[in-house]
This record gives sequence, C-alpha cells and structure tokens, in this order.
Amino acid sequence: MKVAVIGCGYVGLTTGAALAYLGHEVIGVDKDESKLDLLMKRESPIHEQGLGELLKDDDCGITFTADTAGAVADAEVIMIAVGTPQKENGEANTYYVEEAAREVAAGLKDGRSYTLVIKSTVPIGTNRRVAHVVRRALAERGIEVWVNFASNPEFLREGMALRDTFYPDRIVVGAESPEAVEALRRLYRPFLEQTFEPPIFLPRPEGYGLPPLITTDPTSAEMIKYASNAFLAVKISFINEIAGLCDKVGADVTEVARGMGLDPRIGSRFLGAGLGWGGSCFPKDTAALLAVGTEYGYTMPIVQAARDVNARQRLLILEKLQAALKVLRGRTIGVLGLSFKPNTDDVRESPALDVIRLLSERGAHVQAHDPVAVPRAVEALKGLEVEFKESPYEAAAGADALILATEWDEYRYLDLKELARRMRNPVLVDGRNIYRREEAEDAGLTYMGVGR
Ligand SMILES: NC(=O)C1=CN([C@@H]2O[C@H](COP(=O)(O)OP(=O)(O)OC[C@H]3O[C@@H](n4cnc5c(N)ncnc54)[C@H](O)[C@@H]3O)[C@@H](O)[C@H]2O)C=CC1
Ligand SMILES: O=C(O)[C@H]1O[C@H](OP(=O)(O)OP(=O)(O)OC[C@H]2O[C@@H](n3ccc(=O)[nH]c3=O)[C@H](O)[C@@H]2O)[C@H](O)[C@@H](O)[C@@H]1O
Repeated sequence: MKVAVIGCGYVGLTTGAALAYLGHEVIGVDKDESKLDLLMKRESPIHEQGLGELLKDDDCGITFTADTAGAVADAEVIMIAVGTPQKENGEANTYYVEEAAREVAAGLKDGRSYTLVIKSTVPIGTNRRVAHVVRRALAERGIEVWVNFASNPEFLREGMALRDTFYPDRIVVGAESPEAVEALRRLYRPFLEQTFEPPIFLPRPEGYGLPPLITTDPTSAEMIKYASNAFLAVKISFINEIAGLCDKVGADVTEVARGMGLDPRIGSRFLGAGLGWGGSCFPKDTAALLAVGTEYGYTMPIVQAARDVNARQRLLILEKLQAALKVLRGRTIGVLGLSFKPNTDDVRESPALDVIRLLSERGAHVQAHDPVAVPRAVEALKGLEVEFKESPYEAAAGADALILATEWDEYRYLDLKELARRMRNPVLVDGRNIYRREEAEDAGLTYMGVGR
C-alpha cells in the first residue's frame, strides 16, 4: 500500500521504516531540516536499536520529504505521528496534530478516498476534532474527497521501538467506518499474521504468538492508550511507595517484588523500584489524563498519587545522600546515566536530570557519564555547571558519592573496587537497584539502594 507518515520521530520513523520493510511504499514527512538531512542520508536521527541498520536495508524502501501535500496526494493511508507535548495546565497540546491535519487536507486530491490515521497520543475527542478540521479544509477547497478516519494508538517503548513494532502485543484501531478498519487490517496483515521474514538483527522472539487486532470506537481507542500508560505509571509508583516502607522496616523491595510478581494477576514486569519514571510519555500522559478528568469535574486520585510518589522518589535519593554526607553544598557527586532509561539517548523528563538539577540547586558539583545521551543532556542542562566525563570511572574520580541513575548494561559489570579506589568517599547510591549489597560492600563501597 502507499503510505505517508507525517512526523519522523520515535513513532513515525520506526513505524514508517517497519512498514517499508514489509513492502509498503512509504514516504516519511518531517519539518525539521537537520533531521531530514540525516534521513536523506539514511541515517537515524535517534539512538534506537536496529533503526540505523533497517534504514540502510535494501528491503526498506522508505523515502523522505518535507512536502506534506506532495507526500499525501497519492497515498492510501496517511498517518499523523507528530508530537503532543504537555501544555502548562497539563493538557496535551494538539496544535501540531491539527496543523499536520490541515497540511494533509491541502494535499488530498479531488474524487479520491484516503484513510487518515492518528498515531500520536491524543486527548479524548481529538480524532473527532481532526475529522472536523480536515472536512472544513476540504470544503474550503471545494473538492470532494472520501476520508475514513481512524485512531491507531502506539504502544512501542523507546529503546525497543522496532521490536515492539514488528512483534506487538496488540494492535488497536478505533474507527467509525469499516473501510478504515479494513485498510489498517491490510496494512498490518504481515504483523498480524507474522508472515514477514524477520530482519537479521531482529529475530522473532521465542514463543511469540499472533497479536490480536482490537477494533473499537475512536474514543475508546484514545482512552486505551492513556489508561495503559497511566496504569504502568501507577504500577511503578506503587512499588516505589512500598520501597519507601521497606526502607523503614528493613525489608528488601527486590525480594518483595519477586514474591509479588509470581502471581500472574500481578505480573513481574514494571515492579522495578528506583528513581521513578520519566520519559516523553508517562509524565505528559498522566498529566493529560488528569486534565481530561478536570474538564469533566472528575478527580483521579490514583493517577494523581502516582505522580506525587514519582516526584517524591527524586527527593528521597537526595535525603539518602544527605544522611550519608550530612552536607551537600561543596560536595562532588558522580552520576552514572543521563537518559530516562537505558538504550536510548532521550533525556526528556529524565529522572537522572531531575536529580542533577536538585543537586546543583543544593550547591553540589556534578560530574556525569552516559554512554550515548551526553549531547542531549548538555543541551537540556544548559546553564548548570555539570562536568561530562568519558567513562564511569572518571565520573567516580574524586567524588564524595556516586549515584547510579540509569541502568545501562555497561554499568552492571563495572569494577566496583576500582570505583571505590577512585572515589574520595566511597558511597554508592544505587538508584535502580542493580548491584548486590554484599558485592558493593566487599568492594569497599558504602551501599544504599532504594527500598533494600
Ligand atoms: N516516544 C515514544 O516512545 C512514543 C510516543 N508516542 C506518542 O507519539 C507521538 C509522537 O511522539 P514521538 O515520536 O516521540 O515524537 P518526536 O518529538 O520524536 O517526533 C515528532 C516529529 O514530528 C515532526 N513534526 C511536527 N510537526 C510536523 C508537521 N506539521 N509536519 C511534519 N512533521 C512534523 C517533528 O519535527 C518531529 O520530528 C506523541 O503523541 C507521543 O505521545 C506514543 C507511543 C510511544
Ligand atoms: O506512550 C509511550 O510513549 C510509551 O511509554 C512507555 O514507554 P517508554 O516511556 O519508552 O519507556 P518505559 O520502558 O515504559 O519506561 C518508562 C519509565 O519508567 C521507568 N521504569 C520502568 C519500569 C520499572 O519497573 N521501573 C521504572 O522506574 C523507566 O526507567 C523509565 O523512566 C510505555 O512502556 C510504552 O508502552 C508507551 O508506548
């Protein structure tokens, strides 16, 4: 099928490249010139496992342009995957989605039919709103075009974006018209039936079954997306709340999570206590859900509490440091990890950066390391005096304490004795609970985890 994807960020680029690999004729549109320059050279503007390889793969014939109207004219399916950032009042900003919709409408051809899909995470009612925007624009142009609208929320995780796209847990389509559902069923058939030959670097996971296609109305589809993210955020905040109590009573939250997670009704995933959640989605999507509630005069105390607990997690780490060092002002603190999670260079709402900001506010000097996210962190932390180091050992050198903020694999196998030797004061705050206490203490470190 001919597909146009508007917005080549994490979602648009991953989806577009994967659909092109399946054999669809995909054209990706973006307005960001520096991004487009890289894409034209078939280089990935984001650090995402396998994406660079996929873009260079002969089977992935995706092309790129800045011209939305030209890209959509002959497309059968048009996907909008632009950002929906948080507004000051917490609401999701749908400006970019509506702008993209207007640009799409300007390119549609008289007498043709299209399926217009919203992949961005958008507040309830946005699909209807976009339909209105497009129909009005077409009426102004005085042309007759049949547009079938669909909401097709995305569930991929950064760092695993291609894996989640090729091997999804489910595909959700919210549409009023059977034509839209049929178009998306055709588009995704190779994923639904797993009939494609997996890319060499992305083998089909063992035991992976076929993903269900959930068809529903657009409003429910929009709600599925927000409810899923909010639930995951609540789950992490719940274990973090338990971790705080574990600290007080002397239990080990990793043991508690293991014991809880074996109950299939609970499940073991997303019970990792630590610095809390960040990223471009949980913070913004929980805020957006609360804002929708407010619009209807409806409070959502569980989602609110998840956010409160999450904000408190960052402060708890500082309290641990204060307990160990007494005074933070004038201290040197090493920070390992800057991205909001491993395997990505995304630092949006990163817990690591929040901790660095708090440390700087309290007069501590920070020296940080990250395997890939330093350039983005430099940008995000502009104005703060943070030193960026080439290796984790350099980040530890001369430090009064070291905080493990992001659990990159390379931090799992550090020579802890060497870290301790390089530090002025060998205090290790394990903000992701990846080390064993005995191992750290044997290496001469004073160990502090979260909830253990
Ligand atoms: N990042 C993630 O892991 C996931 C994100 N989402 C949702 O998907 C949406 C997109 O997120 P990301 O891909 O992370 O955003 P992003 O910020 O990485 O990419 C958005 C892209 O859209 C481009 N853009 C904006 N307006 C445009 C226009 N009028 N025409 C063409 N291009 C335009 C921007 O230049 C940018 O490259 C958001 O609503 C987000 O909540 C959903 C699931 C996962
Ligand atoms: O809507 C989105 O954008 C996406 O948001 C999340 O994906 P992502 O933000 O990429 O990353 P996650 O793996 O969910 O991690 C989010 C945050 O939670 C933290 N986390 C995760 C798991 C855990 O046990 N503990 C924990 O603190 C991570 O460190 C990270 O800061 C969801 O997992 C995706 O399904 C969704 O599509």
